[in-house]
Formats: sequence, C-alpha cells, structure tokens
Amino acid sequence: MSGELVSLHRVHKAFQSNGQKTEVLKDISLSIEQGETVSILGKSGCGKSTLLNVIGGFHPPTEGTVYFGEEEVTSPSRRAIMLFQHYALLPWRSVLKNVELGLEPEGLSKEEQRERAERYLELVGLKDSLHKFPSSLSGGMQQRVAIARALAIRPEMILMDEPFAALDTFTRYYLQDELLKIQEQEKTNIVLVTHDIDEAVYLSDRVFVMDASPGRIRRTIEVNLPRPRDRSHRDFQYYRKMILDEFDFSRREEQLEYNI
Ligand SMILES: Nc1ncnc2c1ncn2[C@@H]1O[C@H](COP(=O)(O)OP(=O)(O)OP(=O)(O)O)[C@@H](O)[C@H]1O
Repeated sequence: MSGELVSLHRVHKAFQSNGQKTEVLKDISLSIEQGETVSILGKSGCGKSTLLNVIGGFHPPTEGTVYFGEEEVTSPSRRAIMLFQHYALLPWRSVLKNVELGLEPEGLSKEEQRERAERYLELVGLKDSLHKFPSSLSGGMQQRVAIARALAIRPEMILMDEPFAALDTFTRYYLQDELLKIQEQEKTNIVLVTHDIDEAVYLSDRVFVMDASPGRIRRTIEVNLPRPRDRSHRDFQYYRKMILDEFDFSRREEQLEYNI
C-alpha cells in the first residue's frame, strides 16, 4: 500500500421525499489506501449503495467531504467507474462494440479503441466472443464484458454494487478468482458492496461493516489472510465468524439477509 486514495470526512447523507427527510448515512469517516480492495457489508437498506454512490460522486453528501487523492469529489469522474449487478450492456451492440462505446470519450483513434477493447476482452477471457451479442452470452460472460468495459477506461478505482449477486455459486467463485487476478495485474482499486460475507472475506483487504438507520460504519475488519485464500481454511472461517458475530443472529429475520 502506498498512501491514501479516497477519504471521507464526517459524511452525512439525507434524502428528501414527499416532504420527509430520511437520514441514510450518519457521520461516516473512512479512508481507502492505494491498491486496496475493500468491501462494504451490511443488511439490506442500511445505506451501502448510497455510500458507494457518495464515494463515486453520484450523490453529493449532505454534510462532510469526500476526497479522491487531493481532489474533492463533487461529481462522477472517469477516475472511478461503477459496475452494476445487471451489467448494463447495450443489447444491439456486439461485445467488442459495447467495450468500445465506453472508450469514445477518451479521444482515442478508432484503431486505438479497438486495440484497447480487444486487450481487455482478452484479459477477461472473451477473446473468442468479440462479435457475439449480449443475449447470446451467459450472465457470467455478460458480467465479464462489463468488467472489461470498466477496465478499458483504466480507472483508478472500480465501484462494484453487488456485481456477482445475480450469478450462480460456481460462476461467482470463478469470477471472484478472475477479479483477483485482474486486480493483481492492473492494480485497480476495488470497492465492493456485498451481502455475501464469504465474498467479502475472500476478496477484501478490509471489510467495513455497516449498521442501519441511519447507516454508520460499525466496525472495520482487516482481513490478514495470505492470498490466494482458502475458503475452507480455519483462518478463513475465523473471519467469517467474526463478521457473523457482528450481526445479531438471534433474530431470524436478519439471518435471511445474508448468503452464508
Ligand atoms: N434517491 C433516493 N431517494 C430517497 N431515498 C433513497 C434514495 N436512495 C436510497 N434511499 C433510501 O436510503 C436507504 C438506503 O438505501 P441503499 O440502497 O443505500 O441501501 P443498501 O444497503 O444498498 O440496500 P440493498 O442491500 O437492499 O441494496 C433506503 O431506505 C432507501 O430507500
């Protein structure tokens, strides 16, 4: 790690709807180091996506400040790209053209756009699917296209909002491993919102556990496990249990909120 990439200082976020003010995030201060992968974990509705949107500049904080390096974040930028659960691919464009589309604002020549799109599609293992259309791809392949599209922009950070939640367990495990390899190679910072404790422990250097109503950081857990991580190892289970213990599982309705 080499210094702070993102920092939030006493961030509050409230939404106004139907004349009612709802406080969603309360007094959040945190920092993300250069090269880190962090997860934001918490029960449904606790404000995880809102926090991700605040970090990305999509929602301005009601109070407090967000910095990306030396720059205050006041709007979205291409330094941080958001990746969604449902891929957001254009169905009428081929895989290659979906990735090229993200590059149009980069001021590259057509050849450079193509070269860069092909390079990242190759990186995510889709070299043989360049001319296919999204509808002919599995969910896992579509998410790989979305990852390639985000990486091709060469952002400093990718913000992921439950990117693997719609996928089956095996595809999810496979893509988690792919993501780690890509992260190792490209050194892109990753901020991941997830409901999945296993995913958070497998991928993250640190896990921010959130409380709800209003959303706060309840605890920050540093995952001191060597990589590659072994999900069945007792040290892995130790972190899983530590996070599970953060939630009160004596209440049945909360048990339903997590993939454990
Ligand atoms: N634009 C908005 N206007 C009004 N309320 C909002 C807005 N966006 C989010 N909220 C409210 O903020 C709260 C937190 O929502 P958010 O989506 O951040 O939670 P979450 O933890 O990501 O939930 P989930 O895990 O279910 O996706 C919810 O009560 C939601 O209704």
